[in-house]
Amino acid sequence: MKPFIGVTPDFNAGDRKEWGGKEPTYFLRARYVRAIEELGGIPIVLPLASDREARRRLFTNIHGLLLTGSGPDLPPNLYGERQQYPFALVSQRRSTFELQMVQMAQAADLPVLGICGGMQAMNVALGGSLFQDIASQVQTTLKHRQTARATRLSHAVRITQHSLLRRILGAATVRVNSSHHQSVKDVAPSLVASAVAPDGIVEAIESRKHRFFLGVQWHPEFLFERHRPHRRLFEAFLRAAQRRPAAR
Ligand SMILES: N[C@@H](CCC(=O)NCCCC(=O)O)C(=O)O
Repeated sequence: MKPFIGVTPDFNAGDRKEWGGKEPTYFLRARYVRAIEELGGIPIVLPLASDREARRRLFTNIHGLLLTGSGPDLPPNLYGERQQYPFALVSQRRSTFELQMVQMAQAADLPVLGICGGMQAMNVALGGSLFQDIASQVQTTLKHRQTARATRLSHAVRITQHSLLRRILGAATVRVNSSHHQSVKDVAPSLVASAVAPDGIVEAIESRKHRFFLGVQWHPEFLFERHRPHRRLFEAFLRAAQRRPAAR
């Protein structure tokens, strides 16, 4: 039976120029939904419920959780820092919802796939931190914000031996796209880094104690149709979600 996959949208609280401007608006790139649909899941776009009981009921009715990307950044106070650079921040509605869903998912061994900002949310939710701005804080010449379309590959990442990601992709390195200016700084205590870029920037994190708890810094939803390794990532996630017991 096809698994229900909760997909987190982005949310403009009415304080942005784009995405609905002053009108509070949910929005979500259709590629996230298409990848789940085409590879055998049923995507459920989640309302970013502020009510705890509503979150619990949403949680018990999904078989997997897909945390999507986000142009704006997670508020640095969520990982104990003062904001040092003038970048837009994710709405509190989204960050609160995602961090609580991640914590519930880890406790219940719900399969989770985080993409880009979604991976960063996983790390922060479990006590890790971020580089607030790679260009300002990390000595690197590697461009992590590619100018080419996200359907184009940008750089290689090296994948840790014996990791879930290595088992899924079946390779020691894979080429990825790249659309981020932040990255994982301190990996959360319960997670490990399972891929790094040539400059040492963390490109994937995962739990060794869960069936499928994996975040990637790149955007496989732009790549899965033409690049087999990125298709395998979604396929493995959906297989793990299929094995999730139905809601109690
Ligand atoms: N703001 C963070 C996360 C970057 C990210 O998720 N980018 C995706 C952009 C939105 C989209 O195209 O889905 C960072 O910059 O590191």
